Amino acid sequence: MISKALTIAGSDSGGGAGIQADLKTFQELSVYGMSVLTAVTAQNTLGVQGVYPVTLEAINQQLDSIGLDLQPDAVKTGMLFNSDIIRIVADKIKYYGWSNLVIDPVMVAKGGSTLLLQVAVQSLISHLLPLALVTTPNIPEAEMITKMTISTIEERKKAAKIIHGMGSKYVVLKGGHDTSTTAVTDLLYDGHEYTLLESSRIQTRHTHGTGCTYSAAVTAELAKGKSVAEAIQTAKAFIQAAIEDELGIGAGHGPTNHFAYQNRLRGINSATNEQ
Ligand SMILES: Nc1ncnc2c1ncn2[C@@H]1O[C@H](COP(=O)(O)OP(=O)(O)O)[C@@H](O)[C@H]1O
Ligand SMILES: Cc1ncc(COP(=O)(O)O)c(N)n1
Repeated sequence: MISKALTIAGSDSGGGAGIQADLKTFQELSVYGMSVLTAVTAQNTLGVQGVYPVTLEAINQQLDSIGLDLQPDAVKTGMLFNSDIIRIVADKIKYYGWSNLVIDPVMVAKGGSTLLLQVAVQSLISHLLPLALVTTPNIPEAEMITKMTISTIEERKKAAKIIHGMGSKYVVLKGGHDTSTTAVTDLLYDGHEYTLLESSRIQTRHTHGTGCTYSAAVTAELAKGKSVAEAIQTAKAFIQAAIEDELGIGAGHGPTNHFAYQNRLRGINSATNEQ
């Protein structure tokens, strides 16, 4: 039977981040994708032009529609926007027993727009992090959650440990925002050991949706029954290929290439999408 994954997140009309990035990633990793929409954004590669939260009633109903018929093998959350949304999402996750849970604590879009109200950060900490199997903050998100300043690897380790202490069984503190080195280093903490996942930094402005795509790849692999360590390794390869084989779409920060990982496995040229 096919594995099924659910994303609970916002829509990006530009198709590079949010629900769209998640579903494309699920599909590329051969997992059946489902979605619960929390907000509609009017968005393109130049920025976010509008944010329209979905009503709580509509979110609740979508969660029940999935929970009562299509039990997902793994679930991820992305943009949740406010405390009320966080609370009902957390309640339903508990109610349906969705324990294979990846929390991408989306807060601010690359262009600076707010995707989670600052007053809702505490709700995320109190209601969602205790349910998480894996949490995938970037550096600014980890700073908001821990109220620390993070510049060194030691500070990253300390922050990952604090987030683990908030209830997330695994923490991946992503290193994309540290532009001080030629490498990009993600840090994994499982409560016992720290593992550094390093790759070369790709010089590009087309990184819109990297975090969404990465956490969706982790979720897809977990849905297939892979271990957290395996899922994280595949996700890193998926995002590295997606950034490297850039599509060059839009006048601003363009999307990553969701075809790239499979194209490489199938020997398809990513520039033309042909063999
Ligand atoms: N320029 C880059 N080159 C290679 N990998 C990158 C680059 N930017 C981000 N990544 C990777 O993409 C993923 C998302 O990273 P990050 O940018 O930190 O998160 P977010 O998109 O949530 O801000 C991480 O696995 C990170 O290592
Ligand atoms: C709907 C939605 N969800 C998440 C992101 C974050 O993506 P990024 O940090 O790459 O801008 C986004 N821009 N839009």
